[in-house]
Amino acid sequence: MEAYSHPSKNYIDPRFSSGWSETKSLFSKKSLKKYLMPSGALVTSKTQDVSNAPIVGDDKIGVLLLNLGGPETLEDVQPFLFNLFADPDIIRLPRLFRFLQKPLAQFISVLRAPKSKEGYASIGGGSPLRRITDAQAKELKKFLWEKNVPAKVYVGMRYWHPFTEEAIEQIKRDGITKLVVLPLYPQFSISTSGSSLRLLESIFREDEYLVNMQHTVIPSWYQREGYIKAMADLIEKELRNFEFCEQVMIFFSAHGVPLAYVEEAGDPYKAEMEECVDLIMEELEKRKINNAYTLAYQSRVGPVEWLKPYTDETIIELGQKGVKSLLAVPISFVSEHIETLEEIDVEYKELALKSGIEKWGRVPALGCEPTFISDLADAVIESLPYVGAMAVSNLEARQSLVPLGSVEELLAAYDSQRRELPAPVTVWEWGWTKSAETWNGRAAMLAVLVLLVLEVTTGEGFLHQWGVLPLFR
Ligand SMILES: C=CC1=C(C)c2cc3[nH]c(cc4nc(cc5[nH]c(cc1n2)c(C)c5CCC(=O)O)C(CCC(=O)O)=C4C)c(C)c3C=C
Ligand SMILES: [Fe+2]
Ligand SMILES: [Fe+2]
Repeated sequence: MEAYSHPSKNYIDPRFSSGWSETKSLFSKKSLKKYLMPSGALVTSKTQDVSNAPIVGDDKIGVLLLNLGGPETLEDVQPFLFNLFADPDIIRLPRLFRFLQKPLAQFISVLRAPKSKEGYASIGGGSPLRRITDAQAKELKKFLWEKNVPAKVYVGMRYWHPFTEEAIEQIKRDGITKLVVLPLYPQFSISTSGSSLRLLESIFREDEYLVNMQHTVIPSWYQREGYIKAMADLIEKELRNFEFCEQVMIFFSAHGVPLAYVEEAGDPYKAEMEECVDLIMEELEKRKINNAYTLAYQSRVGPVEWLKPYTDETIIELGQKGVKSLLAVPISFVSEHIETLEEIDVEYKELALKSGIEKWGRVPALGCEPTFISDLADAVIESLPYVGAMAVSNLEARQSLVPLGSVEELLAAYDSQRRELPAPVTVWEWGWTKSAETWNGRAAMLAVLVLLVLEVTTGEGFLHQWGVLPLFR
């Protein structure tokens, strides 16, 4: 497997950044302003007819927060799940069977809905994600204005309201001229930020206004000092609730992804997660906190292998080894959601207590912690598109947000080493050639439909074998 060369120390990954989406010729000398960048770099903008959006010089600054979205009521659960499973970055079908993506999503979402509904019912009848993300957007806006960047902040969810498309429409209506795209996931994964960016790319590609808007994407930000400090603050605070705080095992529980994402598709998620944990522990050590710690991956579904070690198995092992106090730290996500409120607080806590762990604690998600949001504001300011060596032509900008095309092409473009390979990478090819697809397409379609019917009636078949169906019960 080729290593994914994600330059995680950089805030702006040039592969995600358009720099400028306007040519220099669009700028009059008069509109050049010294502006924002700590380096004193010049920022220019095209004079526009401004209406209600904040203005810096001639610019209207926007920040687009990308997040997953969650069902707000129990009625929303099944259609929310449909949107999730219809995403090829979540359920990856062989190329030949892509036409089944939506029927399969419908099928799986209906199967999964009762279990999911139970979970959402137990946390108050819906996901708190929209409310918390809106509050984060409001706070971010406040910090940006305090730091003299009068920006508008938008929320674009991947699978539920307010959808990314709605946010983009508002951005256009507001006449935003500079946009910073900020996924609310600290670490990059194909299944989260990658999926949202791929959607955004397809929206940008189709739209003349957006092609001409300057934008920068911050692909991941787990390494930022403010985020690390904010996480360390929360851990330090929770540790104090234990009687013998130095004996507490700090248990980082990250959301899992299927192992193949990392090992075959080059997802940088695991590497970023491990580095993130190291950075938090280094920060704690500076504060003379030297507790034992471990990292495990939660929320695995189905028989396919996900990133290991698994949270549930690790909890049992720790209990067997005689660990008595555990502090769970959710680390993939900055809001409370079903997997913190239900999976960690109820299921894993119960498992821990059964496994011999006597004292249990959980660090809250960051939410609107001022150190954290203030740092996000700094990240935005540092990432604002500005004039400089990054100037690119409109043509280049069309390809710049995320690489265009299918998942394979996207991943191939993420991985520079893979692009250099002489032959196309076959990892996700599943052994079908283009001509075979053409010749066998109709026959295969028929066969698949027959198999699908058999699968449903017998409870066994190819979807179970791929680990697709049993996941969602
Ligand atoms: C089956 C594939 C899934 C992958 C891969 C996955 C990755 C992933 N997810 C999050 C964060 C969230 N996931 C949420 C909901 C959710 N995710 C999946 C499946 C996968 N996630 C399902 C089926 C659901 C629906 C809930 C359920 O039925 O269990 C949410 C929203 C939670 C809420 O409160 O609404 C979040 C957040 C991350 C960070 C991640 C990979 C890194
Ligand atoms: Fe998820
Ligand atoms: Fe999940």
